[in-house]
Amino acid sequence: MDEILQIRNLSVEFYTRRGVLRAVDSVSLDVYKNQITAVVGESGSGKSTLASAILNVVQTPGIIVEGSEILFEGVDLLKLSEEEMRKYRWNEIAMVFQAAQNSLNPVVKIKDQILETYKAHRSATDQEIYERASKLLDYVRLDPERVLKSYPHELSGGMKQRVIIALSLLLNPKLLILDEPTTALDVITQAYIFDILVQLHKDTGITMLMFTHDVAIVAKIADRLAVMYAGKIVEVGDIREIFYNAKHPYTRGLLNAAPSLLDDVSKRKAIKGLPPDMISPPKGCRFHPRCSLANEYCREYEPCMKDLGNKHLVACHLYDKEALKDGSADVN
Ligand SMILES: Nc1ncnc2c1ncn2[C@@H]1O[C@H](COP(=O)(O)OP(=O)(O)OP(=O)(O)O)[C@@H](O)[C@H]1O
Repeated sequence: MDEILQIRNLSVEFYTRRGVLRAVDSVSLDVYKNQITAVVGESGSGKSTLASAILNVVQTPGIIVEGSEILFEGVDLLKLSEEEMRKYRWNEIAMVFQAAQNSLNPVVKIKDQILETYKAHRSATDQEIYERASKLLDYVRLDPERVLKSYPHELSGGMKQRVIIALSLLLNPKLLILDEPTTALDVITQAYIFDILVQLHKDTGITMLMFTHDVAIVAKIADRLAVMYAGKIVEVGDIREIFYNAKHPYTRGLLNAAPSLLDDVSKRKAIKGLPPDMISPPKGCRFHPRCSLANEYCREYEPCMKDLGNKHLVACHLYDKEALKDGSADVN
């Protein structure tokens, strides 16, 4: 299995009036070629910030902290000039942002937006670009003839999102990053779009990195899963390993809370408490105030990632011999 993307020690900070908010804190994550990797976490856990940092487009006033690395096929994207980075955006890595349908220019026809995007990166005749765009629109189950001559307001939210997905594939990228790709769409449309993405992955093998809060969706489509809590990745592993052998109490909580994963609705249990204020996160493990298994060690020391084998990693003192000596409960 080859890594196409290796995120190393990535931190992103926002300087706010209340203080420094570290939205992404020392995150390391491998994304393997031809796989769908999903990052799940509650709102505010840092998913969008992490997604935007990969293409070095963190929103102002966010800053990627010195020492962070984003290796794409071995090249550290954070060391590239703006000009060099442009060769990677769209061409090698394309991103579908949260509620991306709103990013279409309302006063420009879809066909002109497609031409503009293509020509900003590569040269081709209008005819060649329309042919490629038509194939892609057809692929995302839209009528190319109708859509190309439409303005965005003439299309539904789901149609616009499919236009964005087609647009993201225009230059044949190797990696597609999707940040909550179906936010603000109804449940049926969401399912339809995920169906298209799965088909796309089956047909082309394109590597995808998807950020979502929806554990149930992830269960259906991802190969690998990373769980994010309060700016940190707390567990990562192959999807079956995580679903059948989750180790982190937060991961277990997320799985227990996910509605469609359980047959018996009455057994769903929300995780008690709320995520921390990211300007002053708790000392030790950030999850400890919500964790029924937390001990003194968890309250004092931050856990680091431990490799459990089979590419399954967890950051939890319950799997740490030192911490166990201090008398914590064993979760198994
Ligand atoms: N422009 C900004 N200025 C200040 N703080 C920000 C900014 N953008 C994000 N944050 C903070 O960074 C943290 C992570 O936010 P982020 O949007 O990355 O989380 P998320 O998991 O994507 O949540 P959601 O799914 O709700 O978008 C939050 O505490 C948020 O308030």
